[in-house]
Amino acid sequence: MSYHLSQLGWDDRLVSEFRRFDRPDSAPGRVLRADRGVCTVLTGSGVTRATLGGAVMIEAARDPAALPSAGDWVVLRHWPDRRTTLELVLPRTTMLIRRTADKDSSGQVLAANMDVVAVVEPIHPEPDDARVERLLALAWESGADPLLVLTKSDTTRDPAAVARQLGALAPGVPVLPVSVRQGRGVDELRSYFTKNRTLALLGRSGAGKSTLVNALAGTSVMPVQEIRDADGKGRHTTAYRNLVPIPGGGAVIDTPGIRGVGLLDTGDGLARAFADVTDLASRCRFDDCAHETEPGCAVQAAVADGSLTARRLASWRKLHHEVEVESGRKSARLSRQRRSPAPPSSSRF
Ligand SMILES: Nc1nc2c(ncn2[C@@H]2O[C@H](COP(=O)(O)OP(=O)(O)OP(=O)(O)O)[C@@H](O)[C@H]2O)c(=O)[nH]1
Ligand SMILES: [Zn+2]
Repeated sequence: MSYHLSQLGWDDRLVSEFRRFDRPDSAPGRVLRADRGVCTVLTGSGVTRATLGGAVMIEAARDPAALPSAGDWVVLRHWPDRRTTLELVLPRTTMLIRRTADKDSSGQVLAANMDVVAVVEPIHPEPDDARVERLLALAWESGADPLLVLTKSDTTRDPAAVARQLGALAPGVPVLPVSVRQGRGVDELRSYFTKNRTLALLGRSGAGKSTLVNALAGTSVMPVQEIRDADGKGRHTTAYRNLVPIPGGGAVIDTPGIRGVGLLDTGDGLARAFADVTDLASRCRFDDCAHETEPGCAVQAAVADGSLTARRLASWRKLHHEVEVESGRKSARLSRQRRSPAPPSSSRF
C-alpha cells in the first residue's frame, strides 16, 4: 500500500523538525509498532523495519519514555549494508504514558502524537467507574482531547441512560455509545480522525478495541497472526500493528489491552478528569482544606447534599495519593541521576 505521510498528519512543523536532521541517506516515517529494539515504520515508500540507533539507546537508558512508540514520528537512516536504523524520535505533541511497575516510577509511552484519546469501556460486562476515571485522567494527561466510548451498546436496552450515568464521571468529555454489531456510532467515531488526525484507543483487554479498529478501517487488520516458516523453525512474523492507517486519511492507534495502569501525573490530568471536584475544592473556606471535617468545606457540603458521590471523592483521593507517592519516588530518582552525570552526548548520526 502506498501511503502519503501527509494522510497521517505529516505537516509543516514536522517538515521543519526533520530538516534539522536531514541527510541524503535519511527519511522520515511514523512508527506503526514498537517492539524491544526494533520498530515497524511507515515511510513515504512503504513499511520497513528499523533497529534502534545508538543515540536512541543512550537516551532510553536514561529515560525509558524516550523509547519510540506507536505514533512517533522518527528519522530513519539507511546504511550501505541495507540496514535501517531509527536515529531520532521527533518531538511529540502528545503522549499517553503510564507508570511502569518498577520502583523508580519511570514511564512507558503507550502511544504518541494522537489528537484524540478514546477511553473504551464496555457496557457489558458492567462498566467499572474507577477504571473509567483512571483512564480518563491518563487521557487528559496526554494532552490530546479525551473521549469516552461505550462499546457493545447492543447489550443494553437504553444506551443513552448508561451514557448519562457514565457521563457524570467525565465532565467536559463527549460520551459516545457504539455497537459494531449493530453498526451504531461507528460513523460518528470516524469523525474524530478525519482531516488526517489520529485517534488512540485506551481500554482494558476485551473492551472491544480490536473490533472497533477493524470496523473503522473497513478491513480485518487487527487479529494477531503468527506465520511460521514451512520448516517450522519459527520465524515469527505478525500482521499486528498498533497504528493502523485508515484508507482516505487518518489513523487509529490501539494500545495494548491493559490490566491496570499507574498514573504518572505530572501535569493537570487528574485535576481535569475530576474538574467537578477541583472546582468544589477551590470554593472551600481554607486554601489548604483537606475536605474532611473543616468548616466551610465545599466538597463535604456537596457530598452531604448528594451532588458529589462519596465514591467519586474516594476515587479522587486514591488517585491523588498514588500520584503523590509516585512523584516522591520520581524526585528521588532524578536526584540520583544528578549525582551520576550522563555520558558525554554523542552526535545524532
Ligand atoms: N455484543 C457485542 N459484542 C462485541 C461488540 N464489539 C466487540 N464485541 C465482543 O467483545 C469481545 C472482545 O472484543 P475485542 O475487540 O477482541 O476486544 P479488545 O479490546 O481488542 O481486547 P484485546 O485484544 O484483548 O485488547 C469479542 O468477543 C467481541 O466479539 C459489539 O458491538 N457488540
Ligand atoms: Zn474542603
